[in-house]
Amino acid sequence: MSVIINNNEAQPARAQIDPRSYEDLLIIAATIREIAGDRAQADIGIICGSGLGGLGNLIPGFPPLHVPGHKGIMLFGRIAGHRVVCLQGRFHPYEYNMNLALCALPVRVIHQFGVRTLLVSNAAGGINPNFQYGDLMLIKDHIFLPGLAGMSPLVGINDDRFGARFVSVHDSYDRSFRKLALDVATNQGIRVFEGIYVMCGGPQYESPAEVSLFKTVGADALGMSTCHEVTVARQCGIKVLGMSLITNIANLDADNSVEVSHEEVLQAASENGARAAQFVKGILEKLPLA
Ligand SMILES: O=P(O)(O)O[C@H]1O[C@H](CO)[C@@H](O)[C@H]1O
Ligand SMILES: Nc1nc2[nH]cnc2c(=O)[nH]1
Repeated sequence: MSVIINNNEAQPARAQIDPRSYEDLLIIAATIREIAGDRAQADIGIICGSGLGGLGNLIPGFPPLHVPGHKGIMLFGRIAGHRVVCLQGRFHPYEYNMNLALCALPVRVIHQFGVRTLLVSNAAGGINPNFQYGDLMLIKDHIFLPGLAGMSPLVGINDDRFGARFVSVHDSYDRSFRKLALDVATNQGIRVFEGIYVMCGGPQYESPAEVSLFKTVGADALGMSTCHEVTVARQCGIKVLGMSLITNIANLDADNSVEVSHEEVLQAASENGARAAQFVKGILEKLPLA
């Protein structure tokens, strides 16, 4: 039986959360446990990208979603025997004044519930010329622009209970998970590539000159999320599999009027979300149980 915690329901006025306070983290986890009880336990966390909330439908007992986008729901249940917590929606830094520690807090929360494997997804613009609309890209590595610019979620006084002060991110996207996922893609006969994801600050999409810049440095896809979550996951010791759904092809030519919109992104996610969900299910079926 799955449990649903809806962050969109009317909330009473509450004190500001300090995302760098370990005590606040414990309070948030305790509040969720009050609602979900013993069911607030999971080995695997899933973060759904824009329009990819349907991944939550993999958990039996959850009603189908009809509105694409970000739902703000935390859902506990089982998929392929794994205890899973699924975050249907995420906090984007551009929504929260680039407070990346706040936006990555859900990762620390699910770590409290036992999560040691994170499957993170996003909608992204394709730069790699081989990519087509609707392709899936396993994230092999990332360029975390806000993090490089001093906005890492790990900036500030570090409470060692969160993990190390200095975190190595050389192997953020677990190699064995990527190999397993590529095998699943081959078995399912779907187009899946590996590539480098760039997190920009957004919320504006990139100019053609910016897209060209990222192409030059070897990036394959562009988005406005994920890297802050993965950085915090690595600090917690969580292993990560990341994937991007290519919802649009980023425009490299200022004389070519290709306009990208969030509606297009959501449309692409709704057209391709079922395949992405089957892919995730296939991966979970192959992952050994904790
Ligand atoms: O990364 P997700 O949450 O999939 O969302 C992506 O889609 C939105 C832009 O259309 C941006 O928020 C970008 O990051
Ligand atoms: N930054 C960025 N985010 C996206 N999310 C979906 N498509 C895009 C894109 O082209 N650029």
